[in-house]
Amino acid sequence: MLHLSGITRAHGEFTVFRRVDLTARPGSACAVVGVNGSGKSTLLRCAVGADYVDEGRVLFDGIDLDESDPAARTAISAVIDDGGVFPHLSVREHLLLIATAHAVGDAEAVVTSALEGLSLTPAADQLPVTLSSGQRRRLMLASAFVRPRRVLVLDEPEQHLDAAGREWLIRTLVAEKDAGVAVLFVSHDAVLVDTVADVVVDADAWR
Ligand SMILES: Nc1ncnc2c1ncn2[C@@H]1O[C@H](COP(=O)(O)OP(=O)(O)OP(=O)(O)O)[C@@H](O)[C@H]1O
Repeated sequence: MLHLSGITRAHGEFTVFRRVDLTARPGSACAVVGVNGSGKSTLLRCAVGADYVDEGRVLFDGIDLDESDPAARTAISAVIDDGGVFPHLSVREHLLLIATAHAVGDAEAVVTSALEGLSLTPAADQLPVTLSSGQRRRLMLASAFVRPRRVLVLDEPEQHLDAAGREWLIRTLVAEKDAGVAVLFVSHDAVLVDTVADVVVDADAWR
């Protein structure tokens, strides 16, 4: 379980959010919604330890999150920023690298399944520079699903996805909940939020 307890983040005089409490529970999805600039991405970065908090605590399984701790790294799967890529590795090679690094048992099969699920099979041997924005987004999302996870953190996962991609996303996030994963996501897609989220947090109320 990932719990944000009274967290505050400021840039100089500008407070992004103040004393926010939020919990991502196993088998449940928490959606963060709000206008541009309301602090949603900053909150997700703090939740995974990619940014620090000025006040409050980020607790993973009841202890302060240490993002370098192997247990936390294995448990928390996140797509927040447009993650970097290796320019000379194909789509399939990226996913195999991630799965293998996380010691996934049948990495080849897991990657093949993710490629099929995300309709990336035809692009499996392409290099990142040759991908469309939607295909690149699909690669970023696939990277979160070819590795172990107990907590899934996604920032606007619907970005660049076509209608079929958004339907895949809804099905997949529901399946993640059914598998006991704690899902925390930011979204501007009302259908995705209404269909998947058990709890909706309004970032517009933070300031
Ligand atoms: N390093 C920084 N220095 C100063 N201000 C920052 C910094 N990073 C973010 N901000 C400000 O913090 C606020 C929250 O940004 P954030 O990216 O978290 O918003 P958001 O809710 O995710 O927005 P969007 O819906 O547009 O993605 C914005 O006003 C932004 O300008």
